[in-house]
Amino acid sequence: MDISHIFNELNDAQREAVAAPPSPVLILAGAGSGKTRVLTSRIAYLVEAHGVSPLSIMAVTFTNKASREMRSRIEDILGLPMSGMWIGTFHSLAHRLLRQHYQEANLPQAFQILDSDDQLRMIRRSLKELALDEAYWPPKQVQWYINAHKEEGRRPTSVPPSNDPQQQTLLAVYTHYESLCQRFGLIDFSELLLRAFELLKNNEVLRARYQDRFQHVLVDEFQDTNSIQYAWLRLLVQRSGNLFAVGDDDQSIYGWRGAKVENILQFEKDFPDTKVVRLEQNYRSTSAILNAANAVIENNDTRLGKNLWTAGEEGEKVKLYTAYNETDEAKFVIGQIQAWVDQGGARSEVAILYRSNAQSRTFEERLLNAGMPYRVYGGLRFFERAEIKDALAYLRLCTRTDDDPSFERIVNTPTRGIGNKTVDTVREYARQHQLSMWDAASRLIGSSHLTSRAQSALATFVNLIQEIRSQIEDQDLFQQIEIMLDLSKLIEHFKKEKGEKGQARVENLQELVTAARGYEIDETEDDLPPLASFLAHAALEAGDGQAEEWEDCVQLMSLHTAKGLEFPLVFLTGLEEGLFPHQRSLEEGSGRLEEERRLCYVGMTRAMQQLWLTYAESRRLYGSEKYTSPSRFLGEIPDELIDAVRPKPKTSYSAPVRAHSAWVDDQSAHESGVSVGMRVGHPKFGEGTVINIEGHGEYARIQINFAEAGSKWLVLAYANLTQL
Ligand SMILES: Nc1ncnc2c1ncn2[C@@H]1O[C@H](COP(=O)(O)OP(=O)(O)OP(=O)(O)O)[C@@H](O)[C@H]1O
Ligand SMILES: [Mg+2]
Repeated sequence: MDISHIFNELNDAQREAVAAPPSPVLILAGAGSGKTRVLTSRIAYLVEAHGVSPLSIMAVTFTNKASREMRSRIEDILGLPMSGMWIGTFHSLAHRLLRQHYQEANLPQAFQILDSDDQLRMIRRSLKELALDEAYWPPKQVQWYINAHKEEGRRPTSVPPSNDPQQQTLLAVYTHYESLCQRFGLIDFSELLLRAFELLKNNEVLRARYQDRFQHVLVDEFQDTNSIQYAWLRLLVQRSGNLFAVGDDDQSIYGWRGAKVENILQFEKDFPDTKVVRLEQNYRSTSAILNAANAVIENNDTRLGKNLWTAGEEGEKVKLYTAYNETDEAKFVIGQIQAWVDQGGARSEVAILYRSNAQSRTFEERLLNAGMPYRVYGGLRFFERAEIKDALAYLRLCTRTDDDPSFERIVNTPTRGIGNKTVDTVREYARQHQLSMWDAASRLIGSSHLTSRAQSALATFVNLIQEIRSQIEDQDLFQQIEIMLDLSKLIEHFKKEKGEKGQARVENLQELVTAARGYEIDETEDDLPPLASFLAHAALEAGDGQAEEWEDCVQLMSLHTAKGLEFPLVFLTGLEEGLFPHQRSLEEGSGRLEEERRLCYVGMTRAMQQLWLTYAESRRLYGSEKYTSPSRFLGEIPDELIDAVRPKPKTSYSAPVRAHSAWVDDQSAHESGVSVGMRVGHPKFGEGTVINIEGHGEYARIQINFAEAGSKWLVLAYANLTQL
């Protein structure tokens, strides 16, 4: 078979990777070097050249958007529909597995997914039931605690025991939360991954079946996998060994969410016969952009190190605009976009990137004023909007009456005279009798626990849900949604809301019907009833942009969302100390700061032809106005690489003072041979003394006081130290 069309568009190193014989393959390469292209071509190659069935391939992408793009690219290359192939995010693939094996996973068939908001609600409820005060036990911190354990694969029973009363309480909340979720068939995002992992780990038959089935597992953005994701991949490829991973340590930006860049180093240990391929040619950016990005990332100490060059043109210098404030910044950016469009550029070629979602508002206002269409990725996405969640809660309660979070959400929306007190009574009754709130409500109607007014209001609600259930039976999906919107009077309710907001909500609800129509036609992959399948899709899709029809819009998104994407014209905005790098990272020490720098590198390397950096001398954000100082990242770009519209501001910042950790891990000192007080030499920083060690083994972080370069934190595995 002629496969030249696959190879024509690849360079030698890329070809080598694409055509590697079946074995573990690790592609380690910088931004824009064609990693994603290689991964896609590899799939096409396996199918065409080796006759591998698309059904025995699994590909993991980082966002749903990326997985749709990959699917269509593969379909283009092969000219075949690839619907049976498992391409998706870790979450969507885990979900698919759990749907198919819900019994083995000990879940009810119509289990529901809790998004982050719903999860917080369940945590609040757990705290309440354990009589813990939210003021002392902030739900967000509890959420962080629970998710962090799940990401490490730890159930409450496997959390190491502690004498610390605080830890004991947190563990008790985790235990309680878990039992509530299990009782009601609810699973949060981390649970999806953990349960899918446990399913394969504990069930030998299923494990063997999937190990046989997936002869090839490919994963993009490998640097951002967490422990449980990596463990899951390892299980899947235990027999075949054919794990094909592509990644870039310089783009690891989810450490705060448990991702482990160390997985890259671990890979070669877990798979000793790994073929490692490095790609060094960047095809995305001009050399001006690439040089500036390289200058920034060079300031990180914890790097595997790699070369990146481009044969592309020099291009225009990176440009810098120093704005007076955030409005001026937005005005300037929109002016530049207008000029781009006037010269024949498309709006969709332009991206405005920011560190915090809250920054998008000012840009949005200006874009609206200028009548320029735009789309915001991230932030409050379609399926996360309040009115959409209300509608989905109706549908969820109709499919599963013991979905308590949905019950609570809509029991009095639109208002029907059910006050907090009544809801408290229902919740309490449910807790005492181990019932769902729905069952509790049904029993409380006609009992003396509630006033007769409350009883009749509850009865109205219960009857309404039953009415919707009976009417939507055997209807098409979009009709089910229309019927629900009609009977629940949700549209009527939001119509009463004044102004544009109410109007927008009504439009969004109508859009839900449209989404359902599209869904029926496109997605017929799983065996679920369409409504249940649609609800799962809604929960998973909330994570990133929607598959709306293409329109020529300016793209607005956070730096995290921009990963893997590219745009001819990029504005990297808000380059101010405390905003970017983010304040938290300045307080938490060098590891977090390096992650911010990687984020800056990710942002800069999204640009193909032109990169604008902007900085505002004063900024109003989160309700207060502040005078700012320019981001240190600006200072890291040599002057000769920058073309400043106004003179480049001086970056003067003092390096954060780091508290010495009192906890010195003697064991790690022992394992690695490095100990506090030892004199060492470093190829770049010269001679110094080890003054602190954190962590274990070769991934330990060590602080060294260098005679010339001052104090630095380094990761042992990369530091290349010699003992003096
Ligand atoms: N051999 C090649 N010839 C021409 N263009 C290429 C080649 N390889 C990749 N490209 C193009 O370079 C750009 C970057 O490729 P790709 O997105 O695959 O890089 P990446 O390494 O995945 O980047 P990132 O690290 O940002 O995810 C794309 O536009 C791609 O089509
Ligand atoms: Mg990529």
